[in-house]
Amino acid sequence: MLATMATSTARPVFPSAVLLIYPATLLLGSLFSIISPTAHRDLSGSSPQPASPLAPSLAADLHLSESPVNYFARKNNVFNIYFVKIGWLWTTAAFVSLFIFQPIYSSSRRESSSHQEARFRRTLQAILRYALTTTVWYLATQWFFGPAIIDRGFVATGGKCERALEKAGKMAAGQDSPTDLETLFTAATCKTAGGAWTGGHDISGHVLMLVLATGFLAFEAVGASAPVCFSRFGLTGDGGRERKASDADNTPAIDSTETGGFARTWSLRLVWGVVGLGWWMLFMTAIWFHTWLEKWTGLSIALSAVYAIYILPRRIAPLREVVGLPGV
Ligand SMILES: CCCCCCCC/C=C\CCCCCCCC(=O)SCCNC(=O)CCNC(=O)[C@H](O)C(C)(C)COP(=O)(O)O
Ligand SMILES: Nc1ncnc2c1ncn2[C@@H]1O[C@H](COP(=O)(O)O)[C@@H](OP(=O)(O)O)[C@H]1O
Repeated sequence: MLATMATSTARPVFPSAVLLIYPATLLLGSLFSIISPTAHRDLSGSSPQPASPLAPSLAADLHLSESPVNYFARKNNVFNIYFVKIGWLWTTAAFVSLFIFQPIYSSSRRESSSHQEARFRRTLQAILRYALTTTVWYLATQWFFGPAIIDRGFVATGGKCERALEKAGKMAAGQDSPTDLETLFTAATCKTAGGAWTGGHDISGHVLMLVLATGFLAFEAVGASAPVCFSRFGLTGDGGRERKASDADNTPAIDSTETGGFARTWSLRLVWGVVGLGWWMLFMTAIWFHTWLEKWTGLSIALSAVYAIYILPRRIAPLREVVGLPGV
């Protein structure tokens, strides 16, 4: 649904229908993996792979031979290692750059105390949205009172670390301690120990993190740069009229100095660069890795979080009071 309607306190500028881009990307990727001759060539590679993309996968990757033809089908591709694997660091850096360089958060203009108050509130709410998004990422992929939600889900659905069984055998024979065994109950520790994380429903951490990070950054960037867009394009319609009517009071002056403009532009480029590359890597995951279901569960968790943090507050005033709306 298009959510461009505005209320006096909420002025959404990003239609919620834009979120459909994510399921569309997964669909397109899955379709590509079915019809692409390259994907099929990989599929017919020497190593045995799960036959159906609907079946639980071994180590979560589909279509892959020992050395995949497509560069992006390799786990050690440079974008996976230096971008996705430290994706929250990039997300945090991009968000911080918005914070430092977008005038909506950091105006050098002298302001009345009510404007200062509004800016302070806007800043706190942006930090809160970051904290909420980070918490979802952290609990789902890093830690949830022990192993992360993804890992717990995997074990709960029958997954295990192959090496863990070996260890259990050794433990029973008194050759290993229980602490060693516990360390094999997360995907990361299992793989590090040379084990195979296999058998259960392995929600795609890549899909989850990439959707969450790109959704978060896109909403924040559109919000932070909205005053610039509105003044530059002279937007008309309800949202535009309302924005213009209150611009004089609420919109921070755009820093017209060359340095301010340069930094502002580059912070937005950084954010949209991270969003663009994030979308591309999501597309690659959709083509080369995981089963359908594992990708869709990752997507559902991330989209639910983005929806709750960015779309629901448009309709629910008490929620909007707390988390705010980007750019308002
Ligand atoms: C009710 C209790 C609430 C407790 C809530 C705790 C909330 C904690 C909140 C914040 C924790 C601190 C987080 C600070 C983040 C800022 C600094 C960083 O950016 S962290 C360092 C960078 N690390 C990453 O970016 C890792 C990203 N990678 C992944 O998440 C995974 O590799 C993957 C999910 C992308 C894939 O996983 P894989 O196992 O398949 O490779
Ligand atoms: N776009 C991508 N590019 C490269 N590797 C990817 C990828 N998407 C997923 N993978 C790899 O597929 C495995 C499962 O990912 P996830 O569960 O996070 O979606 C991970 O392997 P490793 O854990 O062996 O690195 C991950 O690195």
